[in-house]
Amino acid sequence: MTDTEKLAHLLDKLLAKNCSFAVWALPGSNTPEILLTDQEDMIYPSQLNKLNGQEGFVFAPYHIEEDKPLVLLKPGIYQKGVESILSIDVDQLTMQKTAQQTQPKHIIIQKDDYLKSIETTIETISTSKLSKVIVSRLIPHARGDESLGSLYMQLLQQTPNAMVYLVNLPQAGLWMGATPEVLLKSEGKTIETVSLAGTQSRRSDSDYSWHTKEIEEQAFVSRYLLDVFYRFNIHPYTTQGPETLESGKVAHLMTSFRFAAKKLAHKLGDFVADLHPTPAVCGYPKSRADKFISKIEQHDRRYYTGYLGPWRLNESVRLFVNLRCMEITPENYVLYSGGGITSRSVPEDEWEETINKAGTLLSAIEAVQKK
Ligand SMILES: C=C(O[C@@H]1C=C(C(=O)O)C=C[C@H]1O)C(=O)O
Repeated sequence: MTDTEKLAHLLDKLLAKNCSFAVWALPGSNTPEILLTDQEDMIYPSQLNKLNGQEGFVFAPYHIEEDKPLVLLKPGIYQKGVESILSIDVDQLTMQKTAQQTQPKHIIIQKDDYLKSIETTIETISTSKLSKVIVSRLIPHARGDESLGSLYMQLLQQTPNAMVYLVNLPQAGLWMGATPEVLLKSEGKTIETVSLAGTQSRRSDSDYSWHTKEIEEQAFVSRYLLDVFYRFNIHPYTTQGPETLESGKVAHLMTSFRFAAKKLAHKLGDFVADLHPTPAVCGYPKSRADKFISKIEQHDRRYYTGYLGPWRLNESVRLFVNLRCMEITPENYVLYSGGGITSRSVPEDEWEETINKAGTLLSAIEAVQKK
């Protein structure tokens, strides 16, 4: 067995025992890390700012509610690197009882209805103070008897510049994804956040030209970040971009913002709580967009467009927005995919965009199902 096969097998064993864990690899690292936790070592804070002084792995929903809590896995067992992870003796771990969780209802919208909802969104934007809204949908794909561990390893190999993760949590469910979007990175003396939006299909020659629609929709995110910076008195800061970021089957426009970590001493949780959700996943202005989403989307976003990642683990915070992700039920992979709608959107193109974005996960699933 190769190391990749051994790791896939270990993940399958953890899932068969229903262990609570998060396994992830940071963009460009190709080094998986794992955090395994007992039920007692899981915390459900009402807000991220209640996490000051704690460390672990955060898995946060789009909106924190009783049936979708913010979860912090404390580091029961933490290992980094394939060899260290393979040294975990899974047979010694006790089997976890299945949590009393009702299966979430996944509402699937057909193409015609999706196009209509995009038309309504464009109309509302053209006649109100709303400038941008992210509308999303669910894409189901039937599960076979393929190994989820192998699927994770396939996704990891296919998407090296994303945060590739798999989590199994009693209150949140089983989720996998490969997200390119940094919400917050804090290491040493610098904090970084990113404005990422605007999408086109990935090109083999990497020669991209961007149109007004994408430039504008990414600018809404940058502008919003500056509003948040103002509230937290963050100045000076440096920016890099907009530049193109390729990930999976698509490419985006991205600007990075960096500033001194001391600006947020003891306030990191408050900052993230304020930052989320950004107009990359909600819209602009934020509260109007959020209200509109709750009316136009029939499904519950659950953990899609929430955020996840190591929180103060080894002195570092690496949070990512939960995109290009799916919830895994006994029968299905339920992929979540959306896009930013502005007055310049074309409904048919927006439909295509959701397909392209889902392509990252679907191609990994198909590769494993074909084996
Ligand atoms: C909403 C998603 O992605 C977000 C929306 C984008 C867009 O509208 O162009 C681009 C990147 C992400 O910020 C998603 O992948 O589901």
